[in-house]
Amino acid sequence: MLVHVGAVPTVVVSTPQAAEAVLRTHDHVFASRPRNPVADIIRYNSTDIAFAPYGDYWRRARKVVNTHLLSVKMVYSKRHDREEEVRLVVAKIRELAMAAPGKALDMTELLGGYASDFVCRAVLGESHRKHGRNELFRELTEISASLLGGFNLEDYFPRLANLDVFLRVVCSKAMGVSKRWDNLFNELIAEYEHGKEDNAEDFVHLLLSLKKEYGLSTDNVKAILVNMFEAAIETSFLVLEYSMPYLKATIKEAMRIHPPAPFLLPHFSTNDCEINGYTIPAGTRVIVNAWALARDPSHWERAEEFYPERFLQEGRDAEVDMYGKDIRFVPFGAGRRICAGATFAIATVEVMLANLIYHFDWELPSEMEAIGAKVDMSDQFGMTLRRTERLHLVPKIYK
Ligand code: HEM
Repeated sequence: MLVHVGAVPTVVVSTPQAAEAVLRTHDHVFASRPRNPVADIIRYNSTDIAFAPYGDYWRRARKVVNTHLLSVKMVYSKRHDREEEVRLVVAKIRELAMAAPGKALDMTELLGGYASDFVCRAVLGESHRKHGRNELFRELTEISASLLGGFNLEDYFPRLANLDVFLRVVCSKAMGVSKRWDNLFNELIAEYEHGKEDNAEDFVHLLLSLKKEYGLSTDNVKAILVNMFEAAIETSFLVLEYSMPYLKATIKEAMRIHPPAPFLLPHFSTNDCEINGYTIPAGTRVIVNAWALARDPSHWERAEEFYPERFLQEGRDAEVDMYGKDIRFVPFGAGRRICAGATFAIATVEVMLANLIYHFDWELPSEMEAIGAKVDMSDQFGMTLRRTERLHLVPKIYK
């Protein structure tokens, strides 16, 4: 489907055949990103990974992340840190449950805090709780994500870019947050240079020590770090919030019904390309509607139902892959711009979910039980898909 959003022609892809063409067959043509003025400001001229145009710089940045930061080996080596962060949350829930039995907890806050604390620990190493840095990173990540995900006039009416009003209203917020990110990174880099924090396994240390080898500037390193925070914190905890109370199949089903990035990130074509008999000219923005693909009733039985057993029983869905091989189900995207942190994300989600189920029985708040109310599972669309209502549940400690 071709839609004209303001001045920008945008192709929206919602069928498996067209998604296959865009994300796999002609992946190289659609592997770029449209320019995003907010990313230019808060991602150091879009030199992170997610917003970098397809080309030599993106290849180098993606390689350093795939090889050193988010490799399977690295994700595994963070096991101890992950488990310790989970233990802290479990202990906190236990303490709250004992202090006020029957009181509902704000799971949105607790799970969001876990995702943020663990990512801070992976990225910053031991210094993450110092000076309340984890709180600060969480706040900055939330502001940046809302700016990037918000409707941007300039994205759709590019000629407005020079108008004072645009510069004042849209950019001043982005500039403010960018300055705060930059001050934080300068502090971290100064610590690294003075050798105060000697933990070579965290992302800041790894990136700074590899920057020469990969031809990255200090600003490039900062851009990649912002990307790590936003990509990891904004997504993993959304899955956690949605998937209680089941496990592996449940995580998959939660990602099918509530994909954290429902439209992936926008792709951008660099050559003309023929798809399903239509010529898509170079320079077209393409949105892949992963949400629609995963709920298409002609490709899924009981498409609208939360039914994790579909991934367990024998049948065509039992072996469904969620890492880009089955085009009906691409919560992490597919092809060369596929999510770089999928293994990291699933490891983060699984260990927490397993512990929440192992240690506690979960109930609805009594006022909801009394009127037979159910958890509100409706979604709020944006760059990430969020719950409309925060999740409140009551933990019961197993005797
Ligand atoms: C459940 C959690 C997550 C989901 C559902 C998710 C999903 C996605 C999606 C849909 C894309 C865009 C793919 C495309 O445009 O075709 C993406 C890109 C990306 N993600 Fe994730 N992500 C998650 C967690 C993470 C984590 C934990 C990290 C890092 C620690 C991460 C790092 C990235 C990066 C760097 C990119 C940009 C890739 C590129 O443009 O080359 N993601 N992610």
